[in-house]
Amino acid sequence: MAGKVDVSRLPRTVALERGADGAPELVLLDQRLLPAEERTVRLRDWRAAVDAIRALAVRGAPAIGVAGAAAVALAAWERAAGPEPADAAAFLAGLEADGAAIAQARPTAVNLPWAVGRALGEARRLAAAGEPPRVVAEALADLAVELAAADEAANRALGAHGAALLPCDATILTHCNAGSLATAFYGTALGVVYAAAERGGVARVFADETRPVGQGARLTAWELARAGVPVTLICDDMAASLLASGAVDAVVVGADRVAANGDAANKIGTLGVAVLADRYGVPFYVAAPTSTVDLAVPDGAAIPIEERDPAEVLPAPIPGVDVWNPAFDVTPAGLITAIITERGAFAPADIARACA
Ligand SMILES: CSC[C@H]1O[C@H](OP(=O)(O)O)[C@H](O)[C@@H]1O
Repeated sequence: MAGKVDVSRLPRTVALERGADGAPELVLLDQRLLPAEERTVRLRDWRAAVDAIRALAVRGAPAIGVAGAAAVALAAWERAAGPEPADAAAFLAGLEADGAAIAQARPTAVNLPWAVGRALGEARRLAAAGEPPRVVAEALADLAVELAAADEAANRALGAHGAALLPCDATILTHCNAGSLATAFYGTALGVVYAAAERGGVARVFADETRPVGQGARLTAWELARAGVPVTLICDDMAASLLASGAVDAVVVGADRVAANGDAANKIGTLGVAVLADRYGVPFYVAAPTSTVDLAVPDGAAIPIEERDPAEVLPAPIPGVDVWNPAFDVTPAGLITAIITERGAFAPADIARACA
C-alpha cells in the first residue's frame, strides 16, 4: 500500500461552535462545492440549517443527525432571546414546533429524527425541572457537541470491528460516501477502511461514482486520496465487471436506516451492488452505528424513501420525458453478510438484539 494513511488530514464537516458573543453556530463544510472548493459556513438561523440539510450542503446520516441537534440548539437560543422567556410553556411549545420542522428536513435517515428527539427530550426535562429558557438553550448547545463526539467515538469503534473482518491488503468496493464527510468524523464504511489501513491492511478502494449526485466521485474519492488511501473511481455500471473479476475482497457501505429485521436503506444503487456481490460470492457489509438502527420499523418496506428533484438526474428537462429520482433503496437482510456497529459485527437477524 502506497504512503502512510493519515486521517488527521480530513476536515470536519459539521460541528456546533460558539461565536465571539457566545452564541451557538452550526459550522458546516459545504459539501456541494467539494472537491473543487473547501468553503466553511457558520449558521445561526435554524431555518438555514434545515435548508442546508435539504440541499445536501451537509449530508450523510450521522452528519445530518448532528446538524439536526445543533439546529434545535439554534432554535432554542433564538426563542430564549425572544418575547417568550417569561412563559416557559410557550417557549417549549414553540421549540417543539421548530424541532418537528427540523426533523422533517429529509425523511430516510433515522439519525435526524433520533437526534432531534434527543434534543427535545432534554429540553422537556430541563423545563420540567424549572430551568429557564436560556439554561435550556445552553444545555442543547452542549448536547450537540456531545452527540458529535459520541458519533466519532462510535465510528472509531465500528471501524475497528470492521477492520477485523477484512483480509490483509484488502481490496474494497464502496458506494456513495459513508466517510468522515458523512459523519461528525472518521466515517462508517470508510471508518472500516481507515481502521484497516492504519494497521496497514488496505491495498485499494474502488469507489462507485454514485449517480446522480456523485457522492462517490466528488466526496469518497477525494476523501480517501486526502487520507492517503489508494482509490480508484469507477462508474456505477462498472461494478458488475469489477465484482465478476474476483478482484474485490469485500463490499463495505453505509446505511441511513436499518430496520429491526436487518434490512438496510442506503444510497440508491446499493441494492444493485448487493445483488452483484451475492452473485459473485463477495462479502457485503453494512457499516452503521446503533443510532442508525430503527427498531420501530419492522422491515425495509416501512422505511420512507426520499424522492429528490428530477433536475439532479436531468438538469435540462426534455419535453415529454419524466424522471424518477429516489435517493435511496433497501437491501434485504438476506443479501447482507454482517452489519458492523460500534458494539461489534452482527448477522442482520441479530441486529435488534445488538441494539437492545
Ligand atoms: C454514514 S451514512 C452515509 C449515507 O448517507 C448517504 O446519503 P446522502 O448522501 O443522500 O446523505 C448515503 O446513503 C450514505 O451511505
